[in-house]
Amino acid sequence: MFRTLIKRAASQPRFTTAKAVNKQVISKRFYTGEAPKKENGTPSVPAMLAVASMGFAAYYTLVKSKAGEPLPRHEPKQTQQPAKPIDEDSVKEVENKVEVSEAVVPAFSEKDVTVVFVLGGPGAGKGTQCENLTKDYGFVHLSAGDLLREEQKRPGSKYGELINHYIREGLIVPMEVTIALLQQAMTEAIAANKGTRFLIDGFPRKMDQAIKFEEVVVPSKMVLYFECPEEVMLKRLMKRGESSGRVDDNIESIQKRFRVFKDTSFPVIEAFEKQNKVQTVTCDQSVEDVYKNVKRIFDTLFSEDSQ
Ligand SMILES: Nc1ncnc2c1ncn2[C@@H]1O[C@H](COP(=O)(O)OP(=O)(O)OP(=O)(O)O)[C@@H](O)[C@H]1O
Ligand SMILES: O=c1ccn([C@@H]2O[C@H](COP(=O)(O)O)[C@@H](O)[C@H]2O)c(=O)[nH]1
Repeated sequence: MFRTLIKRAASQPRFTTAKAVNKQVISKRFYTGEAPKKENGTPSVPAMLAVASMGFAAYYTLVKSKAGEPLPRHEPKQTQQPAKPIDEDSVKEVENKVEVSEAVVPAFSEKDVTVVFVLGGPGAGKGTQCENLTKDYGFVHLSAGDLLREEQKRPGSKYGELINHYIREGLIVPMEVTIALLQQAMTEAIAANKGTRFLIDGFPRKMDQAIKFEEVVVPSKMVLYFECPEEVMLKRLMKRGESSGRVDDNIESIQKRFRVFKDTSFPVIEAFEKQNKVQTVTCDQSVEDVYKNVKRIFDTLFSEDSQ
């Protein structure tokens, strides 16, 4: 069944936001995000339903696995039932509420918890820059890809095979799995007093993930977008593939990841751009030079005075 979801290898695009169009002088090629094209390989409706139900089951199980842990909840203004362990019915209730657009209370308040989404193409340098930011600004770095890889390797994980397949094919794992892993990691970090400011690296990669995360976990404060020419990213990933051991650092998987980024993930950045939430940094420079630009943004937005 998974084979029906495999998409074809992409041509070699470059991605940019509206704000970054001014930087064409240094650009070799650029894209504005187009609506994703329908392909012959488009999954069938039964396949999509099967994946959606797998995703729901994954979310339920992962949420259930942490039900015993304390979950910091944002107290809503209106009267609310006291927090109770999540069971299947309450998860379904939340799903139904989302469907009919009723108010859903996020797990955390944006007053208490700061989330910065760190986005950019594969190999743009997101992880590298997040490590720097963690040291200098006390953010907790959560890479969605790392969390998925850990879950994939976890002995006894029900989702190991599923995650491995999606990663190898450069496809996006059903959002319920990823959101549950992120929420769990945030909850654990807060409980361990690691901090309440999070860099969520490599997520959201799809519009429905962005909407769902902000509804059920916490609204984001800003998006840090690492803009990078595709040929630069390709070179970096091929080099990283010499030692990373990652199943997707090979030319076939990289091409698929580029395609998914262009068709599915880049429109998410454009949507956040419309909300004036995106700060763009050009990555085709040394790690140090990229970081200088990142620091300028963080010094303005996250210095002690601006808290
Ligand atoms: N500015 C840079 N100049 C040269 N090499 C870089 C730069 N930034 C990162 N790299 C290298 O490129 C590779 C990819 O970087 P990194 O893992 O940070 O990217 P990423 O965006 O997190 O990738 P992915 O989304 O695939 O996880 C790494 O080997 C890293 O050391
Ligand atoms: O939100 C996410 C994040 C990642 N994935 C899958 O993981 C790989 C690798 O991600 P990196 O950010 O490059 O580490 C990605 O290609 C997806 O297959 C995901 O499904 N959802």
